[in-house]
Amino acid sequence: MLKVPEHQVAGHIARDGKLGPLVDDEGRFFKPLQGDSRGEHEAKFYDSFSSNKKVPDHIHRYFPVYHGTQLVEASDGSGKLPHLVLEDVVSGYSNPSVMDVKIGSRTWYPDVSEEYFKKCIKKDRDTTTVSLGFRVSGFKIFDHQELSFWRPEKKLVLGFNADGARSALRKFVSSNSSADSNSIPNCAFASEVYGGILTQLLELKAWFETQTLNHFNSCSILMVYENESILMKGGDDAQALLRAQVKLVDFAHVLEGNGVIDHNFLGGLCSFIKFIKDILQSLDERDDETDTSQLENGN
Ligand SMILES: O=P(O)(O)O[C@@H]1[C@@H](OP(=O)(O)O)[C@H](OP(=O)(O)O)[C@H](O)[C@H](OP(=O)(O)O)[C@H]1OP(=O)(O)O
Ligand SMILES: Nc1ncnc2c1ncn2[C@@H]1O[C@H](COP(=O)(O)OP(=O)(O)O)[C@@H](O)[C@H]1O
Repeated sequence: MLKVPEHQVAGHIARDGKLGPLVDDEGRFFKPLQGDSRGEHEAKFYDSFSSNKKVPDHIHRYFPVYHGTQLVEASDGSGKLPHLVLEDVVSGYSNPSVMDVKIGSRTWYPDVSEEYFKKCIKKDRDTTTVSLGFRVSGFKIFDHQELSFWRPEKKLVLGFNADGARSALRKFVSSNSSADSNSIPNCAFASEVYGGILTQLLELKAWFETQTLNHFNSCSILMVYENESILMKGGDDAQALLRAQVKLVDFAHVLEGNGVIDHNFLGGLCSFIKFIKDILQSLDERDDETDTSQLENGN
């Protein structure tokens, strides 16, 4: 039985009779092929990329496992439609916090229509895509005080400036994160979550510094971690229980690289890494301040 994903944070959503992805109970994510060439394009990308021996195994694991395409009942009631069958990245998590970050300082690319170019460039300028080289597309976080999830409205998320993006990244790893814009995120899980995420981002960056196979236009980094482990007070193996992971999603606009580095993605990724590093560094400074004040107080 297919159902609407509980933890989807961006993109086309299967609600109000609209076409969107579905999931099953066996860890598979069904993404409908979009009517224009985009769906076919993404399927072709998965077909060739997933079996490309030039891509190292440690990089393949940053992409959802691909199980081909399948005709299934579409979410909009229009009958059977072809869907990409992918690994459901969040299926093994009970209470996942999830964030989708679209990487790159532009989402348009050569040879798109004038209409598409205008739509993209407007959105890129109105969001942090142009200024930061990435934009937060959507996220959901677990509020440990309210014991419930908070998923901000798309309009709010797409309205973030640099400070808004920074604050969202801090909220994503806080136990007091909530809809209250006055609450200061405590970054309680930043060290464990972003410690693990940073290692993965740096591994991806090293590959993007040399890979010239593809250009990943409009592609997103999906970050996920488990809250259940925190609720159970993880202990020494907190990092293992959190299972913080990074996956790349959305390949509807990927192009051949033709021997050229993907500077758009690489630049955006470097900028995103800097934001994560800054949060980790602010924790060290906070710890140093606490140590100093304890010494001053003779503790
Ligand atoms: O339809 P919109 O305006 O919500 O735009 C979609 C984007 O939403 P956004 O507003 O940037 O959060 C959406 O972005 P996210 O996946 O939400 O990051 C996609 O870029 C989508 O295009 P495609 O399916 O990848 O070709 C975009 O869909 P298309 O407009 O290109 O069909
Ligand atoms: N393989 C996956 N497993 C779990 N969730 C996914 C997967 N792929 C996408 N998603 C969810 O769906 C959202 C939209 O995916 P995306 O591929 O960008 O779709 P669209 O083309 O509609 O923008 C992501 O933000 C994420 O929440």
